[in-house]
Amino acid sequence: MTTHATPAPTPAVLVLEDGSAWEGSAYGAVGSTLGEAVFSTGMTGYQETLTDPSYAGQIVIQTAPHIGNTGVNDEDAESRRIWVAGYAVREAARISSNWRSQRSLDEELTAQGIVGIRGIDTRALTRRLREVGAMRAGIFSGDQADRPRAELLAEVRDSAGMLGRRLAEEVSIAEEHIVEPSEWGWEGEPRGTVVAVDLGIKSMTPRRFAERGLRTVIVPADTGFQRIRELGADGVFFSNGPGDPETADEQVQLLREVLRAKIPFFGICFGNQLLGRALGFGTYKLPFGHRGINQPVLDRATGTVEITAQNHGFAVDAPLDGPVTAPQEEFGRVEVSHVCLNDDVVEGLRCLDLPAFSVQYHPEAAAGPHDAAYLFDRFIDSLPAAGSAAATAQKAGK
Ligand SMILES: NC(=O)CC[C@H](N)C(=O)O
Repeated sequence: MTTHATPAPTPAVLVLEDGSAWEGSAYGAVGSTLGEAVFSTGMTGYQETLTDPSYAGQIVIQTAPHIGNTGVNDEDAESRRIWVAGYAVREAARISSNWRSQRSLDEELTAQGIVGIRGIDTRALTRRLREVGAMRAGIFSGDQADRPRAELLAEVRDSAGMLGRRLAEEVSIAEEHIVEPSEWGWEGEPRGTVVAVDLGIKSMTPRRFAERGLRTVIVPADTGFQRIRELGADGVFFSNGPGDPETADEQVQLLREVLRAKIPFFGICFGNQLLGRALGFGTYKLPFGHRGINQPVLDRATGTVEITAQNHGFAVDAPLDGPVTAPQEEFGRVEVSHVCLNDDVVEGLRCLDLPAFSVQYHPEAAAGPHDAAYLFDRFIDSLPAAGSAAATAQKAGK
């Protein structure tokens, strides 16, 4: 157990674009930051949330009232850094107590320059976001908190909203990177290669492929179809990612080429929105989005309810009563495979004439329940090469 001396509180204020101001103390780095205020209802998994690239450009408000209790370690990060634009909590733990903890969350936020605020009424703030919808916000601490409120509000109102924001390229890797199945305990020959287009990928996703024997080549967001061919993709995956899916035109074109070539496709979250767009559907912004690890989703094929991890502010506009012919008719029929039980938002798409499907939620489950892990098996079953390799492995008695 590590105890940390309580620093004298430094004043901080969170200002919402509706003019409300929420006073608390600085948490993490001292300074100022701007972003879209969103709330997450995850009771655990703050380290995974902070390092999920899909949160780039957002100030995350945790509804769980105690944050930081188990500290931070070097194993649970979902990417190379913290991506949230800012962080707001009710009570920040003064003590990190966990056998895996290597440092406190406060120290980590400070080291990574993340401006946060603690000691605000996150319940009231969340209720306001639910009523008004996601809003632009700023956190100002130290000297910044002393500036006239009208000036802070003007800065918030001048900042960019999430609508029309293009962020995937900013979080994507610059160089290709391979994750081998042997890194995650797979003992046989790889069952195939999946090319994963990194729009903000979480590290648990290639691990889920690796655990099932798939080799993952993670490629930058601006990769072209020719390169995917060269890499010998048995399947293509589009990851989760930040920003407005309406801005990702190049990736939509790339996905259309993948679909035309009939390469098996699987998409998660942003990847689901891009499959929707490739098929000719629109996307739209939800009032305040779905973020947390306790969101109920119906699998319409089986009637099974899954409790899922989610983090999205946009959704696909596709008809629930399907199957229908895709607006891009060349791709044949498609159906909404999954829906959110809270509000009927589209949570999954399945092509009936192509080997392509996607979900709006997070089956990689980091953090979150593992109910939807079957989707990784479904993808692998759709790869012709993997199917035959699996049969060979079975014959060999593995
Ligand atoms: N996690 C994600 O992939 C989020 C997708 C998109 N940026 C949204 O907010 O809806």
